[in-house]
Amino acid sequence: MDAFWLLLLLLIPFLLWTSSTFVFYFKKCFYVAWMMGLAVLAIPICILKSGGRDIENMRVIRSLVRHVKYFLGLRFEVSGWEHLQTEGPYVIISNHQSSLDVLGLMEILPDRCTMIAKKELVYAGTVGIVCWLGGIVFINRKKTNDAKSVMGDAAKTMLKDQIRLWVFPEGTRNQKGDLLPFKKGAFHLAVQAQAPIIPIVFSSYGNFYLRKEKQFKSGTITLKILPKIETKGMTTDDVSALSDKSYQAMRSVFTEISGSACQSNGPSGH
Ligand SMILES: CCCCCC/C=C\CCCCCCCCCC(=O)SCCNC(=O)CCNC(=O)[C@H](O)C(C)(C)COP(=O)(O)OP(=O)(O)OC[C@H]1O[C@@H](n2cnc3c(N)ncnc32)[C@H](O)[C@@H]1OP(=O)(O)O
Ligand SMILES: CCCCCCCC/C=C\CCCCCCCC(=O)OC[C@@H](O)COP(=O)(O)O
Repeated sequence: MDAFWLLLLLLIPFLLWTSSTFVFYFKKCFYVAWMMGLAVLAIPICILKSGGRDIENMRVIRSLVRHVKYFLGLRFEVSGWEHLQTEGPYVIISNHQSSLDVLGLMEILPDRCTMIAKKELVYAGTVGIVCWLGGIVFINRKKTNDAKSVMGDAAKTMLKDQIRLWVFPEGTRNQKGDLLPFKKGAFHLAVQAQAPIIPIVFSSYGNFYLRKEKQFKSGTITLKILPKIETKGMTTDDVSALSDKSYQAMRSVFTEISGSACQSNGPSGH
């Protein structure tokens, strides 16, 4: 009888560990807690290094975040590195599936590059403080005119301070197995700064991260960096065509690198 209870006791953690729902919640909670903890570490380092909000803090954040993938059983396969070897300012656009995108973003983040994010992110505890210290540009998505004016200022800052900006042109997280239609802000930004656009595509997370089914398995994410799209000489009139061209290029690559995971994930953004 004693041996039975002992066996049962040993079996419980094993069963918990192998239960995919448990793994799903455990990995998610771990991710949030670990990032919050890393942010506690990052805050004083950033302040001591740069004295406050500074894009150079992204180097600190990048080096602190890069190991997190190992804990979650994720691997990245990156191609097209050569397309990031571009001098001066540019606008990176990529698809946005989940907060896990931060891991891929930090895997390839070039120097002097920060992001455009929704303003709510600044309230995300220690992570929010780190985002502010890293120079992230916050926009209010509910107030288009405010967002446009913030992005107009960002175009000037890009040129003045020689920085790069990473924008998620879908404007929200999306895991529907396809790209959402693009918002126009990223393209106005690039045209206003007369800076090239570098599209980057993350393959679908649908083969390892299924929110509805509560599954978070190990997996490999393909990141494909596409050739830059020049905007020199373009005006506001060219924005729609530029957006369409970028969308078509990214969508076909998304389908190509996602394989069967593409379209297999139900309509649940996270
Ligand atoms: C070490 C510790 C660990 C710490 C943890 C990690 C810490 C840090 C890591 C960093 C992590 C950062 C990750 C950040 C992720 C955050 C991602 C997000 O928040 S996604 C959501 C926010 N982003 C966006 O919304 C960007 C894309 N959106 C847009 O660009 C939109 O266009 C807009 C918000 C500017 C406007 O929205 P909306 O009105 O809905 O959109 P449109 O239909 O596109 O535009 C309406 C018309 O306005 C014209 N327009 C748009 N922009 C401009 C402009 N800049 N100038 C002039 N005109 C503009 C547009 O053309 C439309 O007019 P039309 O006549 O129809 O063409
Ligand atoms: C005290 C408040 C606590 C808030 C807890 C949030 C903590 C998040 C912790 C760890 C994750 C680290 C990565 C943070 C970056 C997440 C960026 C992100 O994915 O934002 C969502 C935004 O793109 C789109 O949002 P919507 O789906 O349009 O809405």
